[in-house]
Amino acid sequence: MAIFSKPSRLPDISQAQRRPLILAALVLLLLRSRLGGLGKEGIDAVSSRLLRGKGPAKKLSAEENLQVLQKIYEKNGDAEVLLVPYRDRITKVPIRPIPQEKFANDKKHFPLLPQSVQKKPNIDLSFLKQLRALLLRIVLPPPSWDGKGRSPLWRSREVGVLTLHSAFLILRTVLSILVARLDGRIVRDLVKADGKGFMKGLGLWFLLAIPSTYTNSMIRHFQSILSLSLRTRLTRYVHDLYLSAYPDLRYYRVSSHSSTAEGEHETNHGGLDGVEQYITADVESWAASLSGLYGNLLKPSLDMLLFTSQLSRSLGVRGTALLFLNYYATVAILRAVTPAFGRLASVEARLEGEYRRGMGRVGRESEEVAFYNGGHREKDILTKAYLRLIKHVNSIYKIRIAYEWTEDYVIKYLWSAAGYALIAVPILFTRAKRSLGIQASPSDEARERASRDEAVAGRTETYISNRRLLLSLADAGGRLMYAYKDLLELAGLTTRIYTLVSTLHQLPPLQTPEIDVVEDPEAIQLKNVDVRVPGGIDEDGIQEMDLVSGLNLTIRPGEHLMITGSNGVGKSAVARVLAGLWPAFGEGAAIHRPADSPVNDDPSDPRPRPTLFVVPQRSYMVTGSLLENIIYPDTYNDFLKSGKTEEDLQAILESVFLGYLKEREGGWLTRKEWRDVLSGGEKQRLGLARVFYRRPKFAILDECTSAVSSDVEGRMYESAKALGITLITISLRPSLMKYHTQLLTLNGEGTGRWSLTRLGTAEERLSVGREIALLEQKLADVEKWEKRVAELEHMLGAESFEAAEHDGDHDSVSEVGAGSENGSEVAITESMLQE
Ligand SMILES: Nc1ncnc2c1ncn2[C@@H]1O[C@H](COP(=O)(O)OP(=O)(O)OP(=O)(O)O)[C@@H](O)[C@H]1O
Repeated sequence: MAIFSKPSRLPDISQAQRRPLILAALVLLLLRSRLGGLGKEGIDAVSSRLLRGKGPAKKLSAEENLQVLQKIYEKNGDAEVLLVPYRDRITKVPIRPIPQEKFANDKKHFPLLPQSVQKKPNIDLSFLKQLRALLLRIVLPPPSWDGKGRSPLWRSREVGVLTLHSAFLILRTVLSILVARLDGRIVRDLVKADGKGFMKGLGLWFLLAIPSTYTNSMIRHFQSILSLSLRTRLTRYVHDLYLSAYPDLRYYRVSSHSSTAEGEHETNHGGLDGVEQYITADVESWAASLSGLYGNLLKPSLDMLLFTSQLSRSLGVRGTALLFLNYYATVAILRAVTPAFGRLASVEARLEGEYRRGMGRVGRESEEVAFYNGGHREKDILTKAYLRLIKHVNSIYKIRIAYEWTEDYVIKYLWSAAGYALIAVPILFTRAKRSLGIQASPSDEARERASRDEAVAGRTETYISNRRLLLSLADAGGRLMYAYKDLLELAGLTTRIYTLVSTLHQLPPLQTPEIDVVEDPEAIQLKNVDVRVPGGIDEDGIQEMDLVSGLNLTIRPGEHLMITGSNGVGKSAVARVLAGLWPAFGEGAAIHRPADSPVNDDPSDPRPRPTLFVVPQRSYMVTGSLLENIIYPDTYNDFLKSGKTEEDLQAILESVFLGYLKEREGGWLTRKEWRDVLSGGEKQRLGLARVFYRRPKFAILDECTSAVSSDVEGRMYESAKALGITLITISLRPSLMKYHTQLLTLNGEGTGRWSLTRLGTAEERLSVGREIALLEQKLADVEKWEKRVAELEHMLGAESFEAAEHDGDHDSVSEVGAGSENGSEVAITESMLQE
């Protein structure tokens, strides 16, 4: 019984294949017209349309470029058009912020992963769910897609690119089969010594080469476009989610450490390390890996399918079954030797991030490091981070040796050998069968010879075509196996991206209950607020003590508050609660913050008046021009709309004693690395200039004048008060007390005690110079008094004379927190000063 069926003769290419060839040529022509030309321009046009939705922009002069750099955005309906300078041109990128409802809908599709899955990504159900969520919620659907068919998925640009990419991948496989057949036909004609047929075959060969090579480059091109497109979609989504406004402030809270318990997530902070690595490098790698993998999976799968179907025509049922057995054996062997590439890729990305972050830190803090001459120390730290990275990468390489060796052996040699065997058996078998056949009669000899020649030519054609198909099959198999490794790596990256998105989604908004009955709606009020580090736990996993306990505070407009206390006691922490960066803890804790006023007190300024503006302890300089640094966080467009002029800005700079800056730095539009260019005091004064520009109702000044001389500081305080800004100053400088009407003293030492002192009216208040002089004088008298007491004791012979050394009235203390003794301490100082 025949094991293999007789090889069937392949149909003549000129008849059977003419139609697909014409079809392929037509598809190409169609695509060519769709793409606006096959050359670079056509591709550029597609790229630019995909990336910016418009054609190439006109060239700009240096001056125009500078103007655009200032503007950043243009308004276009409800969408904003981002102006991106690129090679003396401005590309306009329409930005439609993702609606909040979409984020609210998406939240349930991104539940947090357990720590065990985050650490050991694999190709399993969880991976498929993560990939599905990322693809169907973020990167594939059109922005308006709601999953209910109102805006179908296929209308998205990414699905369009994917379709074109897939079309070229299919075309490529079809062309490969045609090439294999043509190859067989050319050799057949050669064996038959058919010169005409041979020349015709050669002509077809060159013709077929055109779509084949073009298809190859288009596959690569669409893969890159797809990768870029996926990256852009994901980046935009993550940007919108990450750089969220109050009450989310995800960029502020996502990195903070919160919990050590496995799988447990603190309600207010994310605990995601190295978030910049996730958003930049990981998103890019994920997009590249996914688009590459699509091609690497689809094409070899198609190849396998079509080549197998082609081969099965000549191999018969049993041959095909053996072919599948071969596939199965290969997969089983390779699965057994495949290391956990997913986990390895995820660890590599994390280590890469640590090294990059370290490098970034040295770049940012280079001056501080240089002052300490700390290069050698930084080198140790960075080298350690680098060595950890390359040790890991090296171990991957070592692990790969065994895997790749097995893979090469199985794919290249075993498959090829199996292929030869599969081809050889039917040929040998057919010949053997033929040799066993009945002898031909002498009269038929000529016909017999001719038919034998024909059979040899046919067998040669079958052999050459099948051999090519089998080699391509081996190649496709190899690619599929490589794709398995890529798939594992994609699983690692997917888990990282999913972790990023889910952590961002699951951060609950910062919310503190509003006070029920507010005495003064225009006042900031805190009721029973405990201030503590969110998620702060010590080594034993126990909640850390409150920095401040049960804080009750009312700051009315015009009642300037100063917050003081020793270092690390929690002054800035109170500011964070006031500004809403940290939640207010404690039983019955509630806060009232007045709403922004719709109108500004300056009639020429149409902007609403913000309630609160904070100048933080560390000066922050934004990338951009001098002007942008003063108006931060407003944009240049906001500035234009505000009706303010450059003269107004100059006046603001004068009021913070920086009037010389514009001249010195070469104009408002000068762009510099302001962090390095300005001195510490200048940066602090620029911070105050922002307060004057925005004119908030309340301004929290967190030790933001520590590097400014006292006289300048005083004048700036007076100017701020004159603008109707209520100051909340955090400072250790007693000299600032005179500008305030309330004093909040934090006592710390783990007790959470605080005291609030009314500093009295202007007449009652003493100047700080006098306060200090008085105190010093009184301290100097102490020795004198002691001597006098001793004299009196001696004179009267009295036993003990514990006279009340200090006895002050408590009128000045309006409210005292947990530690009443601290209240009396402040009161004593007051009474002594009044004496
Ligand atoms: N994000 C954080 N994570 C952990 N601990 C924090 C965090 N922020 C502040 N702390 C801790 O909370 C305490 C209070 O910090 P805060 O910045 O309020 O101090 P401060 O009173 O303003 O000090 P200084 O006068 O030195 O500025 C400190 O012990 C600090 O270490």
